[in-house]
Amino acid sequence: MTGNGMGVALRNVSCVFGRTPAVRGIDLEVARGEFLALVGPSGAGKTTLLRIIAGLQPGYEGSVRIGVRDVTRVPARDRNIGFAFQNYALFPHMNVAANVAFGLTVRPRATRPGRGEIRDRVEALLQLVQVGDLAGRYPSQLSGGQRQRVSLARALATEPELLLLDEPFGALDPLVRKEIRAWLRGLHNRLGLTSILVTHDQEEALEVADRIAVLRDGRIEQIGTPAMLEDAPASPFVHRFLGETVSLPGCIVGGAIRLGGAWEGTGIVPPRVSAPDGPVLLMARPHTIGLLPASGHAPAAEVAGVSRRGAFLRYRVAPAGYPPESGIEIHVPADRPSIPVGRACRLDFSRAHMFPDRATSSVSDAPGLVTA
Ligand SMILES: Nc1ncnc2c1ncn2[C@@H]1O[C@H](COP(=O)(O)OP(=O)(O)OP(=O)(O)O)[C@@H](O)[C@H]1O
Repeated sequence: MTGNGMGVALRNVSCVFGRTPAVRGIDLEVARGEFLALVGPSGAGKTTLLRIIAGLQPGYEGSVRIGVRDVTRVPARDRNIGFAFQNYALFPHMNVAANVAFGLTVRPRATRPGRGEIRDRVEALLQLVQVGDLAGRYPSQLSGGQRQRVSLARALATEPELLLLDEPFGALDPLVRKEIRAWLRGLHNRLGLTSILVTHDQEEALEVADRIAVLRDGRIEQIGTPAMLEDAPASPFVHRFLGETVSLPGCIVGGAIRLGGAWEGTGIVPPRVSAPDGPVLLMARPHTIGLLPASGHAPAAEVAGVSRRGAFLRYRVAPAGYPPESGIEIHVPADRPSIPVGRACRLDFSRAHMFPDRATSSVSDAPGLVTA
């Protein structure tokens, strides 16, 4: 975590729509200066949670603090939050400068800055988001990336303590998106903001956030730094959600792992992590599995196909003792000696993760296992 003190604290926050619980008893603390990403499948409750923090969601339970203030009963306009939501479009009939000035011009007279001050602040903000020369244009005359920058300038105009972003780059093409998110992270650092970003893009979350909260069915399944989530995913769900996943059912017997027809120490280099005896699910990324020549050991798999993709060779591998459709993909740097199709091999799972396989009640039920 970065920064000092509390940015946002949620206590036992829940929200139910009719019979649908969208958010269930969430506790969450975001430090001041921290950049948090909220990820999760569609319907997991990300937007609802963000709307609760923003004060835009009526009828929730629990409490919300922003900084030192309990804002549970405070309306959105008094929460001192900036938000840029994908569907929170710019006002089409106002030019860029008027859009950015909007939040200031609608303030009650007592707290509204003078015209000159608003003009100066808008100019400085447009410089900050690098669209200083577009002040007189209308939204329809801007590119998608420029519109996003103007939306952010508008969100920042009231000097919020907290910036909430809901899929702000959803409509942008991948290259612009990559550029603008790096820029946003720089802006967050420079202005000392606390930011919460909802995104569907796991890569974006891993790249930009200090911590990531993975939501599932209205609850936080895991929260941690990108490295913690990569190195120690709490569940198969988190592993799958964060990237391409190779998954093989197996079992632990007497502390040793067996996958299909192959045992640890012969065809398999076992994971560094351990699990109690019983059915397990082994999970890895295609580039974290090692492919080794069988060299006289009982082979764990056979190479079924190989193709070149950029700097990697993509092997299609058929693990011994599994149905043919259980083939797995392994990515190996293309400068390594290649292994021909049909060759028996060992599999190095030392960087893999292992989870008790709750769907399989006993070792003999483990799918794909040949017990011979
Ligand atoms: N206004 C509403 N009325 C009824 N149900 C709602 C309402 N808003 C959200 N929901 C339901 O609450 C659940 C959570 O929705 P939410 O929009 O928070 O999910 P999300 O994670 O942001 O999804 P997405 O990634 O698709 O935007 C879903 O089941 C959704 O159908």
